[in-house]
Amino acid sequence: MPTTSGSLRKFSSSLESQSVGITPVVASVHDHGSRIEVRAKNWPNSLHIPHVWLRDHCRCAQCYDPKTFQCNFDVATMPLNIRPSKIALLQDELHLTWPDGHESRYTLQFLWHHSHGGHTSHARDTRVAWSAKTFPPLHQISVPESTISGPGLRKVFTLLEQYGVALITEVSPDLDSTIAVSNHIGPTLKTFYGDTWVVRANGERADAAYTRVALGAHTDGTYFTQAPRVQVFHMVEAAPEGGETLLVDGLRVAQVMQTKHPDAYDFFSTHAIPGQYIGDGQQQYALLKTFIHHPVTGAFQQFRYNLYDRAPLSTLSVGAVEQYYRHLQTLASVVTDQDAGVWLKLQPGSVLFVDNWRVLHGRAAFSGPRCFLGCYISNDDYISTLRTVMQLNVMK
Ligand SMILES: C[N+](C)(C)CCCC[C@H](N)C(=O)O
Ligand SMILES: O=C(O)CCC(=O)C(=O)O
Repeated sequence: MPTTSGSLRKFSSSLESQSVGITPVVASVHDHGSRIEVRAKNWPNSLHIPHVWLRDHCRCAQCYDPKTFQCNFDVATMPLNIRPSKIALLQDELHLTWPDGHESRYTLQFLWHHSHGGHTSHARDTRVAWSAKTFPPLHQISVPESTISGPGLRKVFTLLEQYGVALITEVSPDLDSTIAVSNHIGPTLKTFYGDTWVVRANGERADAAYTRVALGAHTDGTYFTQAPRVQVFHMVEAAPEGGETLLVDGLRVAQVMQTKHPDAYDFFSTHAIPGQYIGDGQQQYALLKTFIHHPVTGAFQQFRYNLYDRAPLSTLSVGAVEQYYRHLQTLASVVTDQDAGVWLKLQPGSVLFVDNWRVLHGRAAFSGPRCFLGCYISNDDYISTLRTVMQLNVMK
């Protein structure tokens, strides 16, 4: 029989925990039969952790390969009624002994980050919604390229997380420099456009971006099952007249929709809308919702909005089609609201990074020559670098 069976045994110790910042704290463990409860004075809530979770998450070198961080423990045949035979809390570590003698240790920081009640990594959200009035002025979002490999890169990620835009300055106006600066954020994403592009008003592609017309605020790649996460704009030849860049915060659009037009928000959160790209030998098509939410927290995660790249609306019921046009006009009015959009005239030397899951972009019509270079970065690569740079790599 486990020594803790049925009883409420309490272990206390003084400990330091980096994750929650206040020291020293008192922690305690209670066994509740199939799970244990861990409390630390500076945690906002205690953690209830099933014994099966604890056995599976043993981080000893036998259960979890320290080189590959892959699981070697045979979870498929683990006894579902497994219980530790010994429980101890030593310093900031929980020590468990299992009936077969196997020993497991977990730091409180690990438990806080990775068991259900803590899940701070899911809940981390530093986003600040902005409007034309509150958009961080450009001098605040500029980061000289010379500092990019140092603290500058943290600044770039902080800005991308908070506002969905960052501007890196002092970059040479050529493609190699565009790639070099983008690679700090992630490898370029290869699509049918290639790894990178040079965009002029030359009709080179079956897309209005390659003309001189104005483009309303949109997100790119609504015809891909996963839209590119970051879009990089490097203006190397600004138009003599016009061609300003329009930016609109999709997070703010989502917030306004949620509060002022909840029916429309709900519609676009529950109905998939098809996007397409036809031309250049492509038949790209994707069917996804306009507002996408985090699968665990339900927080707004992505806005997919492009009125140009809409495919025939063949996927909605007759009634939903009627609702769609009504709700779309509401949504469009929030996107084009005077208070929403910020206009920037990008100049050679500056590279603009836009979170394409959040911030919409567009441009004013222009005359004369204009050329910008660019690339995309995938969501996975962006998030991976973000975790590394911001030291969120607690997943080990
Ligand atoms: C970025 N790049 C110039 C290569 C393509 C522009 C694509 C714009 C397109 N309508 C879309 O939303 O994807
Ligand atoms: O020309 C521009 O500034 C933007 C074009 C555009 O929307 C795009 O490349 O995705």
